[in-house]
This record gives sequence, C-alpha cells and structure tokens, in this order.
Amino acid sequence: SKKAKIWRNGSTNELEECHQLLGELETHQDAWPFLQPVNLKTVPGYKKIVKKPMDFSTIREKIINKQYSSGEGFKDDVNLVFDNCERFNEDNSEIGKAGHIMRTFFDKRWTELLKRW
Ligand SMILES: Cn1cc(C(=O)NCCCNC(=O)c2ccc(F)cc2)ccc1=O
Repeated sequence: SKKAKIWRNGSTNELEECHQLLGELETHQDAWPFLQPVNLKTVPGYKKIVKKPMDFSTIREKIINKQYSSGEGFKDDVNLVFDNCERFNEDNSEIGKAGHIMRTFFDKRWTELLKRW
C-alpha cells in the first residue's frame, strides 16, 4: 500500500516508510545516474575507486528481501550512493550536480520522517 501503515500504538512501520521514500527518490527527475548499478565494465576506474558500490535498485532489492532491520540501514545505503558519487565525480559535472540535488532532497525528507518516528 502507498500509505504508511499506522500501527495501533501510533508507531509507523519504519521500513514501510523507507519503501515509500525510496519511490520518491526513484521518480525524482535527477535520479537517472542512481537507478541502476554503475557498469564496472564500461566506466573506467569506478571498480578500483569505489569500494562499496550502491544504487537505488539494489536498495529496493534489500528492502524486498528484508535485509534492513531498521530505517538506519536504509539511510546508510542511501548516503553511500551519494558519498560514492562525490568521490568519483566532479561537483560541477552533470552526475556530480545530480548527486548534490538528490542528497539535499533525501536529507530534507529523512529529517521530516525522523520527526514522526
Ligand atoms: C553514479 N554514477 C553513474 C554513472 C553512469 O554512467 N550511470 C549511467 C547513467 C546512464 N543512465 C541513463 O542515462 C539513464 C538511466 C535511466 C533513465 F530512465 C534514463 C537515463 C557514472 C558514474 C557515477 O558515479
């Protein structure tokens, strides 16, 4: 369901809200560099420079396979996407700029969610 479940004690299902927020990240106009794993065969240097690749489709798989025990693990992987991007791309490159925009968007929505938990 799109709406986060509100349990009887008023708590929300953190991981349900992470799944919903992931949908917002994936549909953001600047998400295109992050939708799929970076192709380690066609992007020179990426495999050596970025030790822990991460992308939105991998995060989706991890949610579906219940590999996050709380919102914390989800937040750490989303931040890994943007930290990898900063490490590999110039700030003023197309992909570097997209990474900064997406991180600002995520940080705002994450802060809003934390206020509700
Ligand atoms: C995060 N990162 C990504 C790349 C990269 O080259 N990524 C491939 C982008 C190509 N993907 C598209 O252009 C696209 C994808 C979906 C869509 F709906 C429309 C266009 C390189 C370095 C790096 O640090």
